[in-house]
Amino acid sequence: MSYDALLWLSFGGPEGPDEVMPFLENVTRGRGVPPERLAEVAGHYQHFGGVSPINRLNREAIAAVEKELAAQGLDLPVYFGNRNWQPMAEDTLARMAADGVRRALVFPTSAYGGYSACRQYDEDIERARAAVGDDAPELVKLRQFFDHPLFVGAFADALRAAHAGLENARTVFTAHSIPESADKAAGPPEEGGRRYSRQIGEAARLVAAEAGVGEYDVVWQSRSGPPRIPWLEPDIVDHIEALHADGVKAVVVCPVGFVSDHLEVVWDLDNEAAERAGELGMGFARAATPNGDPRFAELVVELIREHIAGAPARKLSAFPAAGCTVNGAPCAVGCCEPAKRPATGAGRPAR
Ligand SMILES: CC1=C(CCC(=O)O)c2cc3nc(cc4[nH]c(cc5[nH]c(cc1n2)c(C)c5CCC(=O)O)c(CCC(=O)O)c4C)C(CCC(=O)O)=C3C
Ligand SMILES: [Fe+2]
Repeated sequence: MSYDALLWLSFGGPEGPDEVMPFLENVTRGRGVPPERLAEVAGHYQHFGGVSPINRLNREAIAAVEKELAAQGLDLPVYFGNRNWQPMAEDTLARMAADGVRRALVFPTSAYGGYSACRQYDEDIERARAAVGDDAPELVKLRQFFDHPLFVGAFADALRAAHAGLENARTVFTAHSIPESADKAAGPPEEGGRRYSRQIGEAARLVAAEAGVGEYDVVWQSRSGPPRIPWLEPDIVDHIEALHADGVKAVVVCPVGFVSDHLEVVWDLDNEAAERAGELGMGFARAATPNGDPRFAELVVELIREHIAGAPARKLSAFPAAGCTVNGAPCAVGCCEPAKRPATGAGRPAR
């Protein structure tokens, strides 16, 4: 099996003040996110001039991957497309088709399973192919990589570096919170769900072990959605307060659930969590995400090589290697089912 290209598939983010609201409308369409929450999040983006760092970080990572592909003698042009903002995956795929691409690999910028982290990227692939029509290239998504030694190694070094300036700091891993119901539905049904939170827990364990950290906690951040719906808890800020009450003097936060220092990392951690820790007189440091680490480009190219060779997955956990599917098919029947939406505005209209 040979491939003509790599599609770098990400979340997308605004690049100017006028793009914030239309971007947020794309993200939350049909998802029951209350308007107050939307207004609050819009404020986070406007605080940074309406520019999310995520597109720049993706472009930097793509440049590094292009270099690594060339260094390894792989001729695979890289295209960039997003779920929620320009360059939209549909437009990129149309360009790929026009360039003569027939089969492409897809690298999703999320390491984990679950609806938001895995299955929704399958839906993006399906939607983009449907928009392009008969000429749409075949798209094969690469597997989940939360337990890959290069991913774990990059986080472990970042965690060690963050600890360097702080005495006796408690390690706290964070990931994006998701609704309890989405976590229960994460993974193939026969596995009993919770694949997202269990994979986060496993990645945290692996990173802590490699960094030589004994005690640590796993908590959640960036909760959205109506307050009456339960999401994964505790929240990072509440947890910092609880640690303070227990006499902990400093925290090192490691955002193991993300691959880059995008807006939810720089706002919810570097701003909100850091500020609360400061008010409580606690030391605070945040470990970097792998996006800027040379191992991230190596990881992407290794996943490509592994897939092309049909080689066994290089991985550190006992979780099955999942997420690699063709043309947006789910990993397994019923795997990571999207949550049932309220009757009004259910589903996502085609864009
Ligand atoms: C698991 C997960 C990841 C990790 C996997 C991955 O990386 O893909 C992730 C990443 C990201 N989430 C991001 C931004 C947002 N997420 C939102 C809303 C939501 N996220 C959810 C989950 C996740 N999100 C969920 C269940 C919702 C509720 C609405 C829904 O069911 O879809 C909202 C709406 C406003 C709000 O916060 O309510 C925004 C703006 C950005 C871009 C940041 C930037 O611009 O730099 C990134 C990388
Ligand atoms: Fe999100």
